[in-house]
Formats: sequence, C-alpha cells, structure tokens
Amino acid sequence: MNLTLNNICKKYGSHTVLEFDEWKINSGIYWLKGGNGTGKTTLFRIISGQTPFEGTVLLNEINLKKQPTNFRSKISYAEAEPQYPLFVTGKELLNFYAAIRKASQSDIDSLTDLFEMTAYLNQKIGDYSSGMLKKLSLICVFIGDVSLYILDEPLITIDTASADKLYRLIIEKSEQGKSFLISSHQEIDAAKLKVDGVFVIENKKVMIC
Ligand SMILES: Nc1ncnc2c1ncn2[C@@H]1O[C@H](COP(=O)(O)OP(=O)(O)OP(=O)(O)O)[C@@H](O)[C@H]1O
Repeated sequence: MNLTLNNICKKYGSHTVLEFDEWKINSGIYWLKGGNGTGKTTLFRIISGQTPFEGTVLLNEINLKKQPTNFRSKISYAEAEPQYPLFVTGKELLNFYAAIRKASQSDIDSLTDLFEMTAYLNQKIGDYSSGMLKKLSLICVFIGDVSLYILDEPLITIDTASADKLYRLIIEKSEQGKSFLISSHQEIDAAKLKVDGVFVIENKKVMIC
C-alpha cells in the first residue's frame, strides 16, 4: 500500500484547516495523535473521499479525484461518531454492507460473534447504546476486502475487552498485508498494538512524532 497526498489545502469558509505539500505512507499501522480541532477527522474525510479539497490523493497510483469509485473500493472508513438510520436493524445494515462489499455471511457472523453483537442484530439501531452502535460501526468497517482501514477514534465508548478484540483484529489484518490509519485521543497500548509510525497535525501539516 502506498498513500500519497500532494499540495493539500482544505478550508471551511475562510478557515484553513490543512495546508501542506506532501505526506506519504507505505503499508503499516499508523497512529494520528493530536488535540481537539487539529484536523484529524478532516484529513480522514479527505482520504476517504467524503469532503472536497484542493490537491491530489493517490492510493497505489489510483487517483481519488480521477477514479473515485475504484479508489473508494480500496478504503474502509469508520467515523468517530457513526450515524445510521435509527429505524433499520443491525442485521439490515450489515446485509447492506455485505451486498455492497460482496462479503460472505460467515465473515459477518464471525465479526458479530467477536464483538458479541449477534444477540442484538434484530433490534433497531435507535435502541442501541452508544457502545453497541460503535461496535456495529467497527463490524461494518471490517466487512469486505480493502487495502486501507481508516479508524477515527475507534476506542471511544467501547469497553476494554472489545478494545482488546479490536487490537487483535487489527494485528490479524495487518499480517494479511492490510494498512491502518487510526486516530485516538487515548494512548494506544503499545504492549497490545505495535504501530509503525505516529503522526500529529501541527500548523495545518501532518508531522511525524
Ligand atoms: N463541516 C465543518 N464546517 C466548518 N468547520 C469545520 C467543519 N468540520 C470541521 N471544522 C473545523 O475544522 C477544524 C478541524 O476539525 P476536525 O474535526 O477535523 O478536527 P479533529 O482533530 O478531528 O478534532 P477532534 O479531535 O475534536 O475530533 C476545527 O476547527 C473545526 O471546527
């Protein structure tokens, strides 16, 4: 995996949030640190094709702006605060993801079992607790086969046991050659997950820590 961002500028109105010439990463697990409002979510939204920006984003030479469908099929993005229609059940949402990403039922079953969500799949999402909703979003992000997983604050609201399961899943996927970009305010437990690089956004630029 090779992700390259060039000549990036992102503004909300007249407020410039990101402005840098180049940022590159190769395969690995990367942690994006930083205080509130530094632009982590904005960076993730740019890379996952969720917000307009000036500049170029390439994943394995696939240009986000020129080949958006191909590009997006290589990335799976989990938002910090996932929002889904409240009137659908967990199962309906997962079936939708499975159809789009051509995943097998057995893959979904093993993810729902892992995060102990199988018993709640027939409930409407509106009845889920915030931790259950977060776990459902983590299951969604792991459905299908992509090159790069982008996890925005994956540890918020989930319990320690679920965090440990998430760490193990990240390691397993990484051993299969998948890459991760993870933002977290909480320290990532180095004994449980070894990262290949730590970055921070400072003065609108992504810097290595
Ligand atoms: N849709 C938007 N419209 C206007 N300003 C925005 C929008 N989204 C983000 N911003 C602003 O851009 C800046 C960066 O926000 P962003 O959410 O990317 O930061 P963050 O590092 O993810 O923050 P946090 O850690 O608090 O989630 C902030 O000043 C924020 O107010």
